[in-house]
Amino acid sequence: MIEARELTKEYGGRTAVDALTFTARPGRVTGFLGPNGAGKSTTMRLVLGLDAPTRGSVAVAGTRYGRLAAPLREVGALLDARAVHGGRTVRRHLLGLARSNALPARRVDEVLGTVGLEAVADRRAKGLSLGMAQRLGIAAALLGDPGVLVLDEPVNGLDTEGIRWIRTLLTSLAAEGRTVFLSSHLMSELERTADHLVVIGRGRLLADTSMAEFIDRHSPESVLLRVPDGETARMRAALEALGAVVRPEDRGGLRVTGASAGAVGETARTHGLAVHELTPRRSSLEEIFTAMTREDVEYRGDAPSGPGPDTHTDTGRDAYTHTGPGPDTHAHTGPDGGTGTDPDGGARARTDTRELLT
Ligand SMILES: Nc1ncnc2c1ncn2[C@@H]1O[C@H](COP(=O)(O)OP(=O)(O)OP(=O)(O)O)[C@@H](O)[C@H]1O
Repeated sequence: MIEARELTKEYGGRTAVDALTFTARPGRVTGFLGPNGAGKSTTMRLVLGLDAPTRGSVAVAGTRYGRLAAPLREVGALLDARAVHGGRTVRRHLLGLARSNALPARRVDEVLGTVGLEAVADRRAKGLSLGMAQRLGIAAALLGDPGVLVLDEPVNGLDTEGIRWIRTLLTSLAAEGRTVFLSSHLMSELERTADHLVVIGRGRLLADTSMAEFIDRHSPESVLLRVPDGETARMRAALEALGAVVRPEDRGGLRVTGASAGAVGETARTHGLAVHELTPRRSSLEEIFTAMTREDVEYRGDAPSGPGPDTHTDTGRDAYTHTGPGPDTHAHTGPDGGTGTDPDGGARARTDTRELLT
């Protein structure tokens, strides 16, 4: 369980996390969503005791992270897959972690099997692809067989097979009763994987709800309707007479809101009109999230962004600039929990990560 209560973090005069209260419970995958700069990484660092809150608190596995007697056995984390000593082999990296946390060496082989890295166990970390590095980060997070997992963008860099693999892994880890807390910019993937959502914008809580409820509550029911070309105008008029809103879809057909699929079908029958397609449709997580956080996007590109399934909130990724106060002191944290400060500025590292997002 992760329990944040009025969790607040200020950097200089700037509030990165603003009185956040939420709970990530065992037995489910909780997706952590927010536009760039919303405060997700900061929140995760606070959860992992890598930063101290200005106000409020966050408990993980029942206490403050710093008070955990054997942290790796309680909480596994992946914040930055590349924060691994490049000269070490995959196996030696994991063995080092196991030793320093008094974990049996056999766990190394077990987690290598879980993440499918046995074949590259003797390869140096710097030679790993991003997808492999993500798997190594997940292996490290799983090493202590923890009840809580905190994963920042674990899907980043994985191919289709890898994405499917991680979906199955996270779902089964939650089914075993673990708390899985993850951020991802891949909305469609998060929609399939997460049972619960915590959404933030500019550090503030926007939603803490089940995925199903979130989509139900924010998605007006609509219907995609296709009728023969010559009957479009009559159909439209009949539906508008019922009070429905009808607009043409970009890819052909009509989008009807304010009338159920049943009512649309009945209307067609009453007027003797043919129907070629009648599909009830809910908004996707991405569409809802885009609309909800439009005001909260800290970094935005110049490209116009309209609603629709192809729109991605993360419009700022190509134009990402660090505007935080003073020199950048972003902590880069590896799966071993070690932190370092990027002397070059976190902005560059973060831009690189953004470029890898799809
Ligand atoms: N160490 C720091 N010093 C100063 N400002 C910081 C620091 N860490 C984060 N910030 C600022 O806090 C805000 C939240 O940043 P954070 O990295 O937590 O957002 P995020 O939601 O993880 O964003 P992204 O999706 O781009 O990774 C931003 O305005 C950021 O510039």
